[in-house]
Amino acid sequence: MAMYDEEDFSKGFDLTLWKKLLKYAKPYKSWMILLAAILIGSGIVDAAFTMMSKYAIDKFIVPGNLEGMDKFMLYYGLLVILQAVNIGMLIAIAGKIEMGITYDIRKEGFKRLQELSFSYYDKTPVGWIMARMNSDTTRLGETIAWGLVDLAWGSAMMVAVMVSMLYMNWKLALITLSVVPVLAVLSIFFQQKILNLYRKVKKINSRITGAFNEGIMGAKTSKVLVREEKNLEEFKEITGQMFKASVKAAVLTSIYLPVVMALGSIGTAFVLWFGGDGLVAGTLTYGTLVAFVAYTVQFFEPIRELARIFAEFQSAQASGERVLSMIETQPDIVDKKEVIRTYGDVFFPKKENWEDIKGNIAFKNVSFSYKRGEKVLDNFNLEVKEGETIALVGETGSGKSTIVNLLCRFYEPTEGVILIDGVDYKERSLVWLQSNLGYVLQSPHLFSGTVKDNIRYGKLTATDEEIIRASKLVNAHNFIVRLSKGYDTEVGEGGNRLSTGEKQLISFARALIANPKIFVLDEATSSIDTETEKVIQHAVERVLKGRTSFIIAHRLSTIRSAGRILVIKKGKVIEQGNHKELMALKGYYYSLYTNQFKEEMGKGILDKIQVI
Ligand SMILES: Nc1ncnc2c1ncn2[C@@H]1O[C@H](COP(=O)(O)OP(=O)(O)OP(=O)(O)O)[C@@H](O)[C@H]1O
Repeated sequence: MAMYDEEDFSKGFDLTLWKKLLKYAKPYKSWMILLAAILIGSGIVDAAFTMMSKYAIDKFIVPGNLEGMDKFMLYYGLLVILQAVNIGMLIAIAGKIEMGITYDIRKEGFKRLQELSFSYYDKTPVGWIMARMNSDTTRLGETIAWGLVDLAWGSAMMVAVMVSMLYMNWKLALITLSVVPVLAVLSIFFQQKILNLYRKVKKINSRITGAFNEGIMGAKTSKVLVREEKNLEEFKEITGQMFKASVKAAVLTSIYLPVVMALGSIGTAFVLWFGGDGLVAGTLTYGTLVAFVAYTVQFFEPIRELARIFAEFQSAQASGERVLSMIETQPDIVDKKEVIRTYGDVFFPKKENWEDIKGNIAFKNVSFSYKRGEKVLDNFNLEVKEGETIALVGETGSGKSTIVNLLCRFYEPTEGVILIDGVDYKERSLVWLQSNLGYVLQSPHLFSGTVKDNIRYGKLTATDEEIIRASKLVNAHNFIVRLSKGYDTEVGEGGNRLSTGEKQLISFARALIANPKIFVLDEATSSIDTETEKVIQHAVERVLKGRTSFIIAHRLSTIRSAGRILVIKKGKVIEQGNHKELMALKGYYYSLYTNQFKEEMGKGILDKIQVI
C-alpha cells in the first residue's frame, strides 16, 4: 500500500493562516457580531445568577424575612427566560455559521479540484483528498463557529466572575485566584504535549483513509491476488500506531483533567478557609461566602474549557493548513491571461480565440517528462491533416497515451509546441480545445444517473430525439431499449450496472452528440466478445467520420482500415504507413501483428496470413 505522508506543518499559532481562514467567516460577519453580543450577555447573566443567590441568602434566608421575595422571584424568573432565549438563539446562529462555513470551504475545494491538472492527481491519493474535503472541512466549520462561541462565552464569563469577586471582596478574590497562574502553566505544558500527539494521530489517520480507499477500490484485485492477509497486516500496523498515539494522548488527558479539578478544589478550599475566618470575624456575609464558592467553580470551568478550545484551534489550524494547501494549489495548466475574459470568478475564452477548429494538428519537436529527467517523449514530430485517422500502436509503456494526453492538453509539452490549425494551443483557451474534443476511454466513466443523462452530458441542450438518434447511429439503441427502464435506466455509480462494452457504446453516443472536431479513442484492451466487437467497430467508424481522430489500438485487427498507423517505441515513431505498407515492410509492426495474430488464432493459422 503506497502511502502519501502528510506534510509537517508549523506548530505555533499561525496568524496569517487564520486571517485566510477567517475569510470564510466574513459572509457571516453580522451573524457573528450578533452571536458575540448574545454570548457576552449570557456570560454576564450566568455571573448575575450567582450574585442573585448571594442577595437572596443575605436578604431573605439568613434574616428569615421573606418580604419582597415574590418580586425577587419574578426577576429571577425573567433572567431564566432571558438565558433560555439566549442559549436557543446562540445554538441556532452558531449552527448556521458552522454549516455555512463548511459548505463554502467544500465548494471552494471542489471547484479547485475540478481546475487542477492531471499531474496533481498523479501525486495526490484520492484518500488524502477525501480526508481534506470531509473531516478537515467539518473540523474547520465546527471550530470557527463553536470554538469562537466557547471562547467568547468563556472569556465573558471569566471577566464577569472576576469583576464580581473583586467587587464583593478583593482580598478573598486575590487569594482564590492565586491558583490561576499555576493552572495556566500546567495547561500550556499538557496541552502542547496532547496536541502534538493529536497531530500524530491526524497524520496517521490520513494514511488510514488512504489505505481504506486503496482497500475498497482494489477489493477485487486483493481477492484475486489473495492479498487480504498482507493488506490486513499492513492495516493493523498503521492502526496500531494510531492506537498507541491515541492512548498516550488519553493518558495525558487523564492526568491533566484531574490536576485542573484539584486546583479548582484548592481554590474552593481557600475560599472556605479564608472566607470561613471572615464569616466568624463578621467581615463576610453567608451570601458572599456561598457566591465565592459558586464563582470559583464558574471561574475554573471556562479555564478548563479554554485549554480544550485552544487545543481545538490548534488542531483546526492543522486542518486549515491542509485544506488551504489544496485550495491554494495552482493548476499546472492554465489559460494565458490574454485568451480569457472574466465575469466575477468565471472565465470565458475571448471571442477572437473561439474560431471553429478544423482539426489540423502538428507536434513540433515535442519532448515531455512526467518526472524531471525521465523523458517519455523526446523530440517527437507529427503532422495530422483535418479528418485523418491516426492509429497509435506500440508495446505497453511506449508513450501512446502520453501523446494523446498532450494533444488533449491534460499535460503540456516540456519542450516544443503543439499546433492546432497552425496556432500553438497555449495561445487558445483550454475550454476552446476541450469542448472540441471527444475522448472515449478504455474503461469509460459514466456518472450516476440514467442512460439518457449520461448521453446528454455530451451536449446539455440535446433533445430526447437527438439522444435516440445518436444512440442508433452507434448501435447502442438496441441494447438500451432492452434495459429494464430503457433510456431511463439508472447506470449505477461509475456505470457499474453495465458491461464494459455497453459503457463504451454509451460513451460513443455521448461523444457523437457533442460533435467534436477531434476524437480520441483508447480502445478497450479487455477481450470483448466478437459480436460486441463488431458492434463497437461499426460505432467507431460512424464516430470517426469527418473528424481528426486518434485511436490507441490494442487489438491490431481493428485498425487495419486506419488512414495512417504510427508505430511507437520508447516515445518515437519508428514506422508509419497504412496496414498494407507496414506489413510489406516486415518490420516491427509486422512482428507485433503476427505475434498478436498467433496468440489470437493459434500457431497453425499463421501460414494463412497474407499481406493484403
Ligand atoms: N502519470 C504518470 N506519471 C509518471 N509516469 C507516467 C505517468 N503516465 C505514464 N507514465 C510513464 O510514461 C511512459 C509512457 O506511458 P504511456 O501511458 O504513455 O504508455 P502507453 O504506450 O500508453 O502504454 P499502455 O499501452 O500500457 O497504455 C511509461 O514509462 C509510464 O510508466
